[in-house]
Amino acid sequence: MAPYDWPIDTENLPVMKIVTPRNVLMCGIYGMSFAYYSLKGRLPIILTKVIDYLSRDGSRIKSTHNASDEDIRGYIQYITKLKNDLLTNKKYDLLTVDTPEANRWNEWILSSENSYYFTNTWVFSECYVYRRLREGCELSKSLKNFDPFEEQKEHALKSNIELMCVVADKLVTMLPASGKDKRKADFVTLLKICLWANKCDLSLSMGEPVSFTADGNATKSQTKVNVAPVIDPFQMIIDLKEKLLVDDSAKIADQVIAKAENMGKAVEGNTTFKYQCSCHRLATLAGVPVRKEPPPELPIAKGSASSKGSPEPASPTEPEEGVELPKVPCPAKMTTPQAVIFDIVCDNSAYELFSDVCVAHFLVSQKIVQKVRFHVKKIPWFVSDVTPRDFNYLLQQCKNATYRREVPSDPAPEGAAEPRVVTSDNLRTVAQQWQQYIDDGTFIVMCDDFWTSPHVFKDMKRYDSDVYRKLQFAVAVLFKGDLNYRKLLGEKNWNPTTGFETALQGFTPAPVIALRTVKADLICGLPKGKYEQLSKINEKWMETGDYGLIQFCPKSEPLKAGERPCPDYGDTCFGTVCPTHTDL
Ligand SMILES: O=P(O)(O)OC[C@@]1(O)O[C@H](CO)[C@@H](O)[C@@H]1O
Repeated sequence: MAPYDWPIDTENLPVMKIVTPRNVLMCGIYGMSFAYYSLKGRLPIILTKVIDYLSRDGSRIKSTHNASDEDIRGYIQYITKLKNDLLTNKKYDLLTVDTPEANRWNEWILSSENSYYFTNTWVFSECYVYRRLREGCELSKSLKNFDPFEEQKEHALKSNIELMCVVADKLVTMLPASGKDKRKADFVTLLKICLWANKCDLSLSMGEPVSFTADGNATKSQTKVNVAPVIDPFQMIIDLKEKLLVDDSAKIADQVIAKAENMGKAVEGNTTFKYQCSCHRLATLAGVPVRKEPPPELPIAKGSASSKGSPEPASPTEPEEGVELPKVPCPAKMTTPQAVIFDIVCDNSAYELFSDVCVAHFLVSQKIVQKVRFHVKKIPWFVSDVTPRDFNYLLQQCKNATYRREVPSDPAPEGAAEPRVVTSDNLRTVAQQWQQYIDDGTFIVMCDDFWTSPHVFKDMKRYDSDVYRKLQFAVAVLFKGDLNYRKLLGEKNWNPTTGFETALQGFTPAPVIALRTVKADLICGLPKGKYEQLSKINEKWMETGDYGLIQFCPKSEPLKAGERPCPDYGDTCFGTVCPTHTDL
């Protein structure tokens, strides 16, 4: 099979008829690459579908958002121009909304070596398109909360309810305290459930609904008939064993459990609470404006920098006798987290998000960790990526699910067998617990701007040191999906046998776990000869989502006291007493 089967426009675009050379960044100029195909074929189709949706369902969208014809027309025009600019490789337009985040985007655009769709890196251009799609809503009076992919995501969730019932039935057997071996085996199983759930993304299918078939393939949804076999994702793990190209799951289970145990001891033994935070001093050192006013409602510790309104370095002091200051550590100073935390950098909503939450529930209920932070996208992203609203939607749907299906079994040798009944009873039970976890802060959903920036992760420290530092509090960070994988690898077309740690290029805020079904033509960590062997079978094997990777880098940069004030400084912290942090 040819390595590509799309027309390559070398006449009107600065494109060459070659694959991405080794060790260069992926980019639309390589006509025989998935980057070119995505920019020329997939992304314009995704934009066209949003336009179609706005035209087709305009009346409903108008009434939901109290929008006018003008709002809808304006947004359609905006997307149409965006699509044409992309297809004709125009220079990026600057964002015109005036927010700190949009201004930062403009700085990145202005300082990028190349600000054309096909000649900048694929990841920059692709992220830019989704950011612009959002800007179209921000600019409109009434579409500020409009998510063009919301319906697709909701549909994807509803059409996978049975799958979630099956997983929930098994999950409840994994939650009670269990012995070492079972605990490890269950952890490994859930990692694999979580991996294969990444087949269900709506960006690869260009918005078409996706659900599993009995053979473990993700296909466009079909109407369910009652005799359809129950899809068993646990069986899929066995069936897809050969397609799992790197499997570090056992190593992950062992090392995360061991590290979490050690961290738990350190957290328990940590009794050094400071009464006064360092942020004034750090602000001075880092050249960040220093807050002068003390908080009116807080008692001021003697000798505190803020009580003097001075940027002088403050030495930690004990409070005056009789003055009770809350004992909360300053996040900028902390070198031990306040809890054992596991982080998941989420990818797609619906069934994939459900599988992420199952892993989180298992880790908490086995007391391996005390908190799980879910990092999601603040704005609609790559069609099906999770936003806070999608997270909440999953919770509501699962809590209120009333699913029941009787599936006729194959007749037993002695006569008719009992039908299998799939119900949502356990799904509701686990989801109620999830709600509880959200309410009591065991689960935390966060949406920092960095996740919807165009930056690859090796540059995280430079562009968002706060997020990098936040990740350093985790016992491990699990990155889901293909886009996160591209960002982990710095969007570089590595030699496929390059080690995972090398490919991360120093990005080790905490041990890194990557679960990814292969949907773009870059990879690392393959055994020698594997890439060539798979390419002989199908030159486009990397674009199908049929293969999976579970990779692990145990290395992590030790958490030192920060060099800058914590992100709350200047917002709620006056450099005297830190506000309570539940997310560190
Ligand atoms: O990140 P995900 O959901 O696993 O995959 C996203 C994806 O479908 O879209 C990206 C580009 O459009 C590709 O990297 C990948 O093919």
